[in-house]
Amino acid sequence: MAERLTDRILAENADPFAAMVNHRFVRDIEADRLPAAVFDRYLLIEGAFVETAIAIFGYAVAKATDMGDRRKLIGSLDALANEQMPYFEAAFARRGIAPDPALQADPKVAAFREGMLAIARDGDFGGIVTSMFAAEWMYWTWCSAVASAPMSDPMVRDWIEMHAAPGFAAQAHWLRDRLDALGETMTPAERDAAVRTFGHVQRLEIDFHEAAYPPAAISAA
Ligand SMILES: Cc1ncc(C[n+]2csc(CCO)c2C)c(N)n1
Repeated sequence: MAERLTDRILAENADPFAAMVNHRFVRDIEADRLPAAVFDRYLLIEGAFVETAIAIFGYAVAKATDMGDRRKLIGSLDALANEQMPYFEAAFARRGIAPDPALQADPKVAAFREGMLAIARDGDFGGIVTSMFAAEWMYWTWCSAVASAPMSDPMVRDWIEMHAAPGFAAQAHWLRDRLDALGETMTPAERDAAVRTFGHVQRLEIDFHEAAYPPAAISAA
């Protein structure tokens, strides 16, 4: 039997994937020492990313040719707009934080937003599934790995539990299975491109999570 495309993708991107799932953001959550100010910044950039994800899934619905894919993606869109967005609206109110345009303009945050959007806008359906697989498989991997650690901030705990939960695991596995099926009819060049896209997304994710840390103050001393 031919090699599954996602087995190859994960094997050839083992380094950037490991770098992301071992990011200091992950390590700080696992050790229950993530500064509240970092999680506040994270929620602000992450909430904005959910809006970007709505646009990405919109492109995917438009570019899909299979009605089963379209139904699944429309379900994800509904969850993003009607479950995820309210989570952020409530989180901002509870923590007394508000969207900050300067933070969204941070080059690392902008690179992630624009890079993910470019794949969806300029790429084909397989490219979009690859980028969503990259983002969701990575989240499911690290969140399920740290889910048993004690977390003092209930909002951090909720966030991790959401991405270790069976529903999110099922969505990540759906993307993996869908990409393997698409891979069977891809040309070798398209499969190579999928391998590169996955690595590109991990690198964008690493910078995105770095941007949650406030820049170090420059000491005059
Ligand atoms: C920065 C960042 N990267 C990946 C995910 C994982 N994730 C969870 S829901 C979703 C999109 C819709 O399914 C994605 C990509 C995230 N939350 N934030």
